[in-house]
Amino acid sequence: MFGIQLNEQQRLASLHKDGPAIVLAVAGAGKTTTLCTRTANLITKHKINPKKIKTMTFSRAAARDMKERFIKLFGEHIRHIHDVEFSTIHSFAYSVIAYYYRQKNIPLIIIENEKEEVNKYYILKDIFKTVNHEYITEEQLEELLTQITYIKNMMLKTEEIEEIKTTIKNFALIFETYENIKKEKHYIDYDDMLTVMYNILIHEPQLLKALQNKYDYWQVDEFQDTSIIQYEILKLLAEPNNNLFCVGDDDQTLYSWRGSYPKILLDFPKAFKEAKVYFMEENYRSTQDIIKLSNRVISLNEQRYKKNIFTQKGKGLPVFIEEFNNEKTQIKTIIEEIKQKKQLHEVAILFRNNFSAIPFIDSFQENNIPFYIREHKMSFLKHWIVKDIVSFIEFAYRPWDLELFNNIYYKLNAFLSKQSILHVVQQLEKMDATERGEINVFDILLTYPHLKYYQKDRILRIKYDFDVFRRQNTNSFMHFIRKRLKYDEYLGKQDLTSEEVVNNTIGTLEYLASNVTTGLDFIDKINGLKSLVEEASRNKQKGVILSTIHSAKGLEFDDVYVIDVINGVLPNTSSLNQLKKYEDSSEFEEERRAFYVALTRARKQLKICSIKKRFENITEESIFLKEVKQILNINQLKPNIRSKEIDIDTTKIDMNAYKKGKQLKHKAFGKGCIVMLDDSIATVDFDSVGTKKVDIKTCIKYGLLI
Ligand SMILES: Nc1ncnc2c1ncn2[C@@H]1O[C@H](COP(=O)(O)OP(=O)(O)OP(=O)(O)O)[C@@H](O)[C@H]1O
Repeated sequence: MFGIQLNEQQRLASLHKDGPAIVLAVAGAGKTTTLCTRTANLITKHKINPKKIKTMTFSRAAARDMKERFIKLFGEHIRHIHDVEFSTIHSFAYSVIAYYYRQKNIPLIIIENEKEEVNKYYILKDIFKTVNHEYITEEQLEELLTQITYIKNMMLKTEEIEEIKTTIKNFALIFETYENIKKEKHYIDYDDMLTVMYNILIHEPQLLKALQNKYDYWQVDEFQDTSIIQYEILKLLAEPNNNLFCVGDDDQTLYSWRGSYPKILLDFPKAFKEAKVYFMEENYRSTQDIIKLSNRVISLNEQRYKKNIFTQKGKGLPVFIEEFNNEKTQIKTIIEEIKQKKQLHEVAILFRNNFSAIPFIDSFQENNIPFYIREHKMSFLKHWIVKDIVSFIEFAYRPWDLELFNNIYYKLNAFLSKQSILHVVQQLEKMDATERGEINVFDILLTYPHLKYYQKDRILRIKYDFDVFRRQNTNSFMHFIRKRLKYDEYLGKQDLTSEEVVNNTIGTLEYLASNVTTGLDFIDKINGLKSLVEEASRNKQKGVILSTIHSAKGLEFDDVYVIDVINGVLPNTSSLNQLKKYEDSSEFEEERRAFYVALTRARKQLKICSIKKRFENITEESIFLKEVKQILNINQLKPNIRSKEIDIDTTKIDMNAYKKGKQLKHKAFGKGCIVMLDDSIATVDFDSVGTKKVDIKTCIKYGLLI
C-alpha cells in the first residue's frame, strides 16, 4: 500500500499488531524498513494514535536517522507523522527521572559533563586516590568507567562485583564508595539513568501505570544490543499487554563490553510464550559478491545462530583488497579515487578506532573535499597524550606559565617534589604581573634550596633544551619532547592497559607533525582539527562520511572503504591477547562482528584496505584480511592485482592525457579514464563497470596510455 514491495516475512511482520513479536534477521534484510512499515500500518490501518507508539534504538544518531527514514517513507501518508517518538532508552529514562525528581522535589544533578565542577571523572579520580594512595592513570580511569557501565547494565550483585576481572586495585571498594556518594548527593551519571529509572518503576506503581498507559506499542530496533537492565525496563513498561515488537541480528552485537546481551534476543520466545517470531535472510542492500563474502566471514564465528544471508541482486563489482605500503599511500589513493566520485555522501570511510580518521580529516581539508563525521566525540583530540604534547610546546613559548608547567613538570623525568613546586608558587606570588610575565619557571625552581645536584643538572639541561627548541622553531618538536625531554620514558613507566592506543596516538601526532613547520603551527593544526570535527559532526552536509564501524550500524552507502584492517586495530589488541593467552574467543568474535557490520554497509562497492607500515612501524596482517583472502582465493588473483615485474618504458606514458582525465577506450571495459597512477598500476574509472586496477602494460596495450 505504501509503494514498498515487501516479501512475505516482512509483510507478516509489518502487519503484526498485538502481543510480543521478534524479527530475527540478517544484515540488510529490511529490519528497520519493516519496523517503520509496521509503525505506519499501526497508524493508518489500525488507527492507532501516533503518540501511543514509542520506538527506541541504541544511539541518538540512530534514532534521528530512523525518524528521518520513517518520514521519508511515509510522510505523504500520515498526517501527524512527527508525533511518532523515536529515542534512545537513555533519553527516555532521563525524561522519566527528571519528571519524578521534580515531583518529589529532589535536586537532579547530572555528573557527565567534564567541564562542570562536579563530574564523575573528578569524583572517581578522588576516590581512587583516597583508596589506593596514588593517582589514577587515564587508562585506569577508562577501565574503571567501562566496568561500572558493565556492572550497571548487567545488574551484577555485590558478590559478582567482587569476582569481576580487573587490573584496578580495590575495585569493589571504589565502586561501592562511588555509588554511596552519588546516592547521598543525588548525583546521576549516564549508567544510573537506567538503574534509577528501573528502581522508580519498581517502587512507584502509579508512575509505572501512567507510563504503561501513555504508550500502547513499544518497539525496539537493534535489539541485539539491549542490556539486561534495559530489557527489564522494557518488560515492565510493556505490561500488561506485552505489545513489544523487537528487531535484531545477533551477528551485529557490538556492545557486549557495555552489557549488550544478545542471549535476550534469542531467548525472547521463551520469555514471551505467545511471541511471534519472524525470520528474514534475504539481503536487499548489497550486490552478490559483497554478500557472499560477508556471509562467509561471519560464518567463522562460533557463538551465533546459523543463518544464511542471500541476495537476488546481481554479482556487481568484485570486492577489492588494497594493501598499501603505509598510511600515506592509503590516504592519497583513497582521496584520488574520491575526487572522481559524483555523490560524495554515498561514500563512507569506516574505521575501528577514531584516530584512523584524523589523517583523513586533515587531508580532506587540504583537498577541499566536504565530509561529515558521525562521531561527535573524537576522543583522539581529547586524549591526555595530545594534551601533554600541546602543553610541552606551549610551555616552550610561554616559560612563565605556571599552569602549563603544572601539567608537565612530573613528566620531565626531573623527579621534582611537590615542595619545590610550592616554592615556585610562593615566589611567583611575591611578584607583580609584569615581573611574572618575564620570568622563566626553571630559574625560580633553581632557587629552591633543597634541590639535589642531579636535579639541578637535569633542570639546567631541560631549560637549555627548551631555549634551543624555542630559538630553532622547527618541526622537530616531537623528537624534542619524546627523546630529549624523555617523554617516551615517562610513557614507558605508566601502567598502561592499552599500549596500542598510546602507539597510535603518538603515531598520529607524528603524522600531523610531519605536515607542519613549527610547534606553533602544530598547535594551530590541533585547534583547527578540533573545530573542524565539531563543525563537520554538527552539519550534516553532503560530503564523504567518516565513521567508526560502531556508529555506522544501521546505515548503508554505495561505496565503502574499510580502512586500517591490520592486527591491533581490526581485530584490536585486547581481543588478540584474550585469544592467545586464555583461548577466549568472545572478544575476538565481537571484533569479527564489527568487521561484518562494516562489510555489510556497502551497496555496490566494497574496498578492504590494509597498510604494511603504520607510522613507520611494520604492521601485522589482520587475521580478518587473511580470512578474506582465503575466501576470495586471492592468492591466485594476486598477480592481476599488483603485477610487479612489468618492464615498461615510462616515457611512453602520456601523462598529460592522464592529468587531463582524457577519456580512452579499453577493449573489454569500454570508455574510461585514469584517475591514479601508482608504480606500475593504473586505477581506471570505467563508465560501465566503475573503478578497476589495470597494469600499465595493459593500459598501453589497450590504448589507455600511449
Ligand atoms: N522488500 C524490499 N524491497 C526492496 N528493498 C528493500 C526491501 N526491504 C528493504 N529494502 C531495502 O534494503 C535496504 C536495507 O534495509 P534496512 O536498512 O531496513 O535493513 P536492516 O535489516 O535494518 O539492515 P542492518 O541491520 O544491516 O542495518 C534498504 O535500502 C531498504 O530500503
